Amino acid sequence: MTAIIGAGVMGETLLSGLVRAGRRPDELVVGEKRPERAEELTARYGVAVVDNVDAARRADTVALVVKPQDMAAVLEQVAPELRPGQLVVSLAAGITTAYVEERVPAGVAVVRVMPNTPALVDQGMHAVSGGRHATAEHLDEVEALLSATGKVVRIPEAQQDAVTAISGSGPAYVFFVVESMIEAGVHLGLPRATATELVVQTLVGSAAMLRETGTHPTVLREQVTSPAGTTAAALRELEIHKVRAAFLAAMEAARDRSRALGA
Ligand SMILES: NC(=O)C1=CN([C@@H]2O[C@H](COP(=O)(O)OP(=O)(O)OC[C@H]3O[C@@H](n4cnc5c(N)ncnc54)[C@H](OP(=O)(O)O)[C@@H]3O)[C@@H](O)[C@H]2O)C=CC1
Ligand SMILES: O=C(O)[C@@H]1CCC=N1
Repeated sequence: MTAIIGAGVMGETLLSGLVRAGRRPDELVVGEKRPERAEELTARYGVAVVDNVDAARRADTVALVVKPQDMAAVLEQVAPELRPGQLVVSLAAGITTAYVEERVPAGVAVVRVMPNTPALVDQGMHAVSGGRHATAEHLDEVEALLSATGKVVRIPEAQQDAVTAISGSGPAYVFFVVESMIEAGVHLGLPRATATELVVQTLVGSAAMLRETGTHPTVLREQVTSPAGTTAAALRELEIHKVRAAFLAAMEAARDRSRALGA
């Protein structure tokens, strides 16, 4: 039995992925406090929605998908139900395995995961790190849980804040670029629907090129950039506006925020 405590954006993404991957609804249980949200989840996925204590008692694996700021309260609530042999998986930004281990009974295995929302379309990027009591079998179990909804990499926990800044928050940066390009298209006189179709297909096509050719992004960019052409004119503006430096500063800020959330 797997429990998912916190069924917001990411909790529901995990839940829907498990259901799509063929996990039976009676092998899943959700901990959620709002009755109307509970009804919605039961109607949509056929899962039982119970209180957190009950969810933790019933499950072998407990996935915690609440906000980092709610993690201490939820751990305090469920810790009396946890026992060695159970596995706790935290998907929260910044929360270290040590933070969870300090708040659960000794010997409970803890695994930290940084997922991302493209898991909703089975294109997620999940990074996994084991805590002090996590064995290779625990990591295999978490990998099996997540691999249905995307790619899984195992990383040293020291890299988790950087990973959060890159792939955890990453979809938001990509959507921000997409929004900006669509707005630019509208400024240039294109109908919004046309601009949207052009930008979305350009993104999907470019992503497919990166994956399928394995060619370095610099080379792919150079292939588009004709001498003294349109792309060179655009890229010069991006450099003048320090977009590359802005990306670095943005991701440093995300990394620092992840660290602060777990402090
Ligand atoms: N969104 C994303 O792209 C990513 C999120 N994450 C991580 O996932 C976690 C959740 O984020 P996200 O889904 O975006 O946030 P949401 O706010 O959408 O989801 C959090 C959920 O937790 C619920 N919740 C809060 N307190 C409790 C409680 N005591 N018991 C049960 N449920 C509770 C909230 O319910 P209510 O609304 O009723 O308060 C809400 O449904 C965070 O830790 C975040 O760092 C990680 C990677 C990516
Ligand atoms: O913004 C956040 O804090 C969460 C973690 C990574 C993506 N969303």
